[in-house]
Amino acid sequence: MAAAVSSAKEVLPPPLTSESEPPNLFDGTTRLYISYTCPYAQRTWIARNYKGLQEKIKLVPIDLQNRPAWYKEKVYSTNKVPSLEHNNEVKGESLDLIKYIDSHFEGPKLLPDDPEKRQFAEELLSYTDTFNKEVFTASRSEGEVDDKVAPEWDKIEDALSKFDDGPFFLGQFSLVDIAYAPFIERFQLFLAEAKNYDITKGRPKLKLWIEELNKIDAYTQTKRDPQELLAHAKKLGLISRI
Ligand SMILES: N[C@@H](CCC(=O)N[C@@H](CS)C(=O)NCC(=O)O)C(=O)O
Repeated sequence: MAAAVSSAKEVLPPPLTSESEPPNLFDGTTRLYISYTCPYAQRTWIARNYKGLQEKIKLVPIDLQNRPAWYKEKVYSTNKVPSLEHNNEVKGESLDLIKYIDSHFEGPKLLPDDPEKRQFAEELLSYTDTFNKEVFTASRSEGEVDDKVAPEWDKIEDALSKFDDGPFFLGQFSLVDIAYAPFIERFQLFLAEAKNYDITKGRPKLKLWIEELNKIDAYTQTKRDPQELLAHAKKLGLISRI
């Protein structure tokens, strides 16, 4: 299943700030409100790119440190990103949004029909929040993390071993990879930098998954400079050095 995306690099608009005027809301344009450094928003951005919807879904980046007041007042009252303005409604929650983008727009399907794979997809999607919480907590804790994070990464390695018709969680690239990618990208970086922990060591499936993911243009276009992500995480207190 090839991604309907050209490899040309999309020119990204500058983030909107408290000084910026709102777009012409509810004018029929479909808008995806994101922050370039938010992993939840990155999920929706990857799904939009993979389905080749760059023209149909306009990216509207928000500067979360200096947010425009109209975002909470007129767009999305929870004041979080991502949110999607579509058909005169605004919806949020990244896991709901990636499913919504997959089922309401054209482009390659991001969930297989096979019921066994669908059920596994649901299990893995429900597990993402727990996984993220466990690994974030360990990254933030003092000292070595091996015994704290190894079981979590072993679960990922096991999950990647379930289907052998491709290197991704369900074999072929799907919503599950999209849900995990932004977080695994960050955890790999944070754990290596702060805890000297290599998540791929002794985990060949995970190593291959990362390699294959990095061949997908829809994903690589959403990646930020690792130094920017590290600086952002340090500012938010998300990592603590050994
Ligand atoms: N559960 C939400 C989480 C979204 C979220 O926490 N986004 C953060 C940025 S990464 C945010 O908007 N924070 C702003 C705030 O909490 O005020 C989702 O999956 O979409």
